Amino acid sequence: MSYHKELAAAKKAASLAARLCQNVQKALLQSDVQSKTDKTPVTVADYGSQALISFVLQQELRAEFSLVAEEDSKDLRKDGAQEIVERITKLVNYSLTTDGSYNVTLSTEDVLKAIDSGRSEGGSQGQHWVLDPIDGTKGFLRGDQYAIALALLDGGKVVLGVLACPNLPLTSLEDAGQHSPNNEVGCLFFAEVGGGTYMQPLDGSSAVKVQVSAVENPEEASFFESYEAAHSMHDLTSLIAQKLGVKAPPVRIDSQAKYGALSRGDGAIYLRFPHKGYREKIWDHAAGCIVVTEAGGVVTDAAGQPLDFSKGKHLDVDTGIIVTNQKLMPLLLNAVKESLKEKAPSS
Ligand SMILES: Nc1ncnc2c1ncn2[C@@H]1O[C@H](COP(=O)(O)O)[C@@H](O)[C@H]1OP(=O)(O)O
Ligand SMILES: [Mg+2]
Ligand SMILES: [Mg+2]
Ligand SMILES: [Mg+2]
Repeated sequence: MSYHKELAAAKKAASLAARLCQNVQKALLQSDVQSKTDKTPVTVADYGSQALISFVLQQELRAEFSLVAEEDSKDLRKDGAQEIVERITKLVNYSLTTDGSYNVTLSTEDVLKAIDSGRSEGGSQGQHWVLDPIDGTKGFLRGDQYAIALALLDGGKVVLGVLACPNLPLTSLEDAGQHSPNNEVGCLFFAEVGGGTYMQPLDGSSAVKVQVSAVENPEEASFFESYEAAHSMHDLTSLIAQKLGVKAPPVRIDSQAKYGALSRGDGAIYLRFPHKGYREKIWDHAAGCIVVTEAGGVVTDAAGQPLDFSKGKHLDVDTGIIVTNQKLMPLLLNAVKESLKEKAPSS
């Protein structure tokens, strides 16, 4: 089965959302930051991106569809949120008008409804879209890396994924670093099951096929991890890297942009070990996972098991998530096992 139509719709939706996010990031005001009950910063761009993607998928696919997405309109329907809803609606309408494909103006209620169409629970039956409208909100607020991550599940498996990374340099991070002022930024990664992974500039010029790093010697490998120490245990990942023999210091960047960078070989390893009690969500890994696997990489939990996207919103992973190429995976799994044993509290 091919998913060409769905992939084209996903690329269009994510590219439009990326432009919306770029506009907001440029004009980021302190008043755009709200606090959700879980204290994650959420901005008008998170909501705007989700509304826009939901609307574009509906227009392009013209069929009932199920969407599992991070945000919902609960906080936006509270007293005092009217102003922010109007700002989001303006942003969405501005993006639609600038693009010109759809001759519509959405009302605030249309926007709230579009956000809430992301309330599906997912699962192992049928097709479900999976969306993180801004992954790496903290990076977004800092002006660093973030991603718009959209994937499609069919029968519980990821069959396509699109990752828009508006601040990622078009050339390797190894050459450019994250903040080179002369560097062009804005990458769109996309993958369809069995079709490989491609990257193109977000401005729409032509796509190139990408491959993960072929490095076999861990001493030559570099690794990615979260910028935020609150999201991944930097002491544990440093022990793993040391046991593996990695020489280079960690490259710390926000969001699933790490999966994108890894898929084109910027680094060879991604280690993610959240603190105890954190449950991973499918929208934080679905698109990144297929982007890396279709580029020849492997994504597993710390026990070497593939990620199971069929269980609803959450991913029940053993301890953490590790990503690398096929050659390095057995060595990495050993280093992870040894490090976890060493770090385990003795009873
Ligand atoms: N306490 C936490 N531990 C791990 N990940 C978290 C935590 N809180 C939020 N996240 C999510 O982890 C991802 C960020 O990871 P990274 O450190 O790789 O950038 C984001 O998806 C972020 O959600 P969000 O989408 O709201 O930004
Ligand atoms: Mg969030
Ligand atoms: Mg996220
Ligand atoms: Mg998010």
